[in-house]
Amino acid sequence: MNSGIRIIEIDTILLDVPTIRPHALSMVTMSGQTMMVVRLRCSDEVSGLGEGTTIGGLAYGAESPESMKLAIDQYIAPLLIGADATRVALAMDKVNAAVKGNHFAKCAVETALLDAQARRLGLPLSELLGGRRRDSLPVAWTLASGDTAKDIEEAQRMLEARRHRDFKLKIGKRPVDQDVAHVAAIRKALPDFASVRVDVNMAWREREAAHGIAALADAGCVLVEQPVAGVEPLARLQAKSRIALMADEILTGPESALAAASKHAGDVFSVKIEQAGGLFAASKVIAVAEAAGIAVYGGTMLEGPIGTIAAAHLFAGVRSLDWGTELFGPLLLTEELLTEPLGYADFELRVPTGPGLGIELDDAAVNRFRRDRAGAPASLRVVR
Ligand SMILES: O=C(O)C[C@H]1C=CC(=O)O1
Ligand SMILES: [Mn+2]
Repeated sequence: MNSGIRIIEIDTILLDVPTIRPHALSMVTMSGQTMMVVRLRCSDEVSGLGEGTTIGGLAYGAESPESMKLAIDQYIAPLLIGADATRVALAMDKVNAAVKGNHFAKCAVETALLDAQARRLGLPLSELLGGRRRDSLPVAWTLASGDTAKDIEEAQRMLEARRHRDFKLKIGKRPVDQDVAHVAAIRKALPDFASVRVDVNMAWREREAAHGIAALADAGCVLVEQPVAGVEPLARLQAKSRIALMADEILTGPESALAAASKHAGDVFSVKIEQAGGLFAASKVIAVAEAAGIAVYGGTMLEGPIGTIAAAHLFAGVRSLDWGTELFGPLLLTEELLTEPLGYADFELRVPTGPGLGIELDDAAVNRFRRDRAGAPASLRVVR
């Protein structure tokens, strides 16, 4: 049966917002974040929001905000205009049949469709994704100023404000022993109830990873994320590691999750809605992890508020989130983009309870940061 409710417009814009400090990863140092925002409008006057965001242009993955916008404007939107807005899975089948890859762009569109459909039904998105098990999520913070003393001071401020007590350190750029010393100094400076984890973003070779992981375990680090590239090396390292390893970059959807799970490439999977190809695909990654006895962690692509809250609605329903989440992306931005700020308190993020995503964009803020605004500096055309 056709609902008669059609998708009538899919608009994409790029928002460039500075970060509160440089964010140094093994492959890039960010000074701003670009969010590709999707605004979808339907014939019943219901609309939906979606977001596609990555890290450092093309430094993290194969899609940039600009390529996501182009994929949607040129290829995905024309397929969907006129389609039944209430059949989200069918709409995405149509997209998947005609467009290969482009997981981040697809995630943004699927999120907007789901936001609209949940608003239409008057339900929080979490209810459409299977129902929630929790109303708030533990949120880790990433220390990545590039300076040990500054990182310690930042962690102490987060602890005092009761905003974060789990800290992920970005390492892999410096020699292993220097990185281990950096982690050990931070671990030593923080109270026992705080946890210290690291993300290497695949920067190590297997041999140095074996040495690095053992030294990190000695230093009190409890989790090492994606120390190397590839399923087999990660599985071999996990087999001989005293502490948990977490897969991230190798998880690009349910099929890759199955390949990683069958080799036990990590005790933990970082689930990212964009990397997986959308909320439906990410829930399948979660199902694979659960079936394999692998823990689920709520990962981020440092999205702004829309992508962050979309992921929060999914993670609200996960059976067990032993390692919590890292849904702090909006806190890395200098600007508030919502009419009502997100609820970060007591080390957790509250999952909104209103219909759909349960958030509204502040149009004035959008107009201040959209790349195509009159008078925007030409330097913004260069990917940061
Ligand atoms: O996990 C990543 O690789 C990306 C990201 C998540 C937190 C952060 O600081 O960077
Ligand atoms: Mn990672």
